[in-house]
Amino acid sequence: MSEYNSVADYEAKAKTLLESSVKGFYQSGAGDEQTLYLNKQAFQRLRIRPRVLRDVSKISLKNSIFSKQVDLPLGIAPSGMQKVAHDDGESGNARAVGSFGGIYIMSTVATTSIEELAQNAPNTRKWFQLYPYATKGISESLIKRAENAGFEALVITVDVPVLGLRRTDAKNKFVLPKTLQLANLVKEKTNGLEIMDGLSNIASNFNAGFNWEDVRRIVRSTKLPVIIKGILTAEDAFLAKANGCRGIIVSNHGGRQLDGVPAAIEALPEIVEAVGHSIEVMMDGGVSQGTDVFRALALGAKMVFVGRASLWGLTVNGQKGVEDVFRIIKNELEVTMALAGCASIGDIRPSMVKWDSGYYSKL
Ligand SMILES: Cc1cc2nc3c(=O)[nH]c(=O)nc-3n(C[C@H](O)[C@H](O)[C@H](O)COP(=O)(O)O)c2cc1C
Ligand SMILES: CCCCCCC(=O)C(=O)O
Repeated sequence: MSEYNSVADYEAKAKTLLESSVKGFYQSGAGDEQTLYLNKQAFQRLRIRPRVLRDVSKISLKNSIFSKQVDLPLGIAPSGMQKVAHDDGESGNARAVGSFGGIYIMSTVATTSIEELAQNAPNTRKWFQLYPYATKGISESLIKRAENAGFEALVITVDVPVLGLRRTDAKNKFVLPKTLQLANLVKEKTNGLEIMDGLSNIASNFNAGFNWEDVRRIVRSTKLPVIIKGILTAEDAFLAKANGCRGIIVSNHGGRQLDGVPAAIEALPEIVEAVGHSIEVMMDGGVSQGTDVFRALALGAKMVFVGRASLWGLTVNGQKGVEDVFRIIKNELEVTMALAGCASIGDIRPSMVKWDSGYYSKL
């Protein structure tokens, strides 16, 4: 029996291993951390309504995204600087999720380059996350490099026009260790400030003027499907669709940007209602167990992504730790589906969950 049988076990162990400013960088949120807290707490308020006496002798986790099959509707959200957790870094994380047939989203601010990752994790389905850069040509170059390296989609993160109010990182003066680099940017002509490595210096290269017209321009210029990450309202979901995006990741950046916004799982229903299944709606934020994945799928997400959960596994045991985290969540999802009467992902319907308020409203 392993020492770890939940993501919480990995989280607890990882926090004993990480140097304190890195631990702060991983675990903290913006402002008072209200949204960070809500991301997890809201899942508890969404009750599962199980059905019984259905044949659950065989459980299938297969789903499709952009008309291609995925073996598991769970992937890894982009997170920067993964070699800070463990030398296996982005490559180990990507290989781990790939071994389960899930999707890996690589961050712009990775410590491994696009080209290296493509070489190190050839069998994993990979999407590239773009932070739009202010200096002309950088975003275009990153997109071309991702296309050439076989990445299958472009994820534009839109909730960081400026860095959120990250008190913990400011207090700890979190910086990228000198032995590591932002590998994708080495070849690009940035303002050079990121060599000072503080988060606000890194973010000072981003384009705070980026808007829907820029999104349209990118949609027209790339052959990759474009996904917008960081949408929390029906209004913006409509705009994403109207501007040619093929997917949305409902996300509040793990509570790290605007504090006070809803939990991602709370925002998901209005977005699914707004765009239906005309584009792919996915989510991340606060997911750490199979019951969370089940709830998000029930509310209409096609894929669910974990951020911190994979970082805890990576910290404890590199690629093997992430594989174990995925094994745990996958098993939890299978058991949840069986106990709720769902043999396939398609059986997980909106009627299988209900907000706690629905149980008290008639009292
Ligand atoms: C340490 C860390 C670094 C992150 N870096 C990025 C990034 O580079 N790009 C991005 O779009 N989101 C980034 N995120 C946000 C994640 O993609 C994701 O939205 C969030 O972690 C989901 O919440 P969870 O950690 O509760 O699963 C980061 C999150 C963490 C915890
Ligand atoms: C926004 C400047 C880089 C921050 C590092 C990655 C990130 O997005 C995060 O949430 O942290």
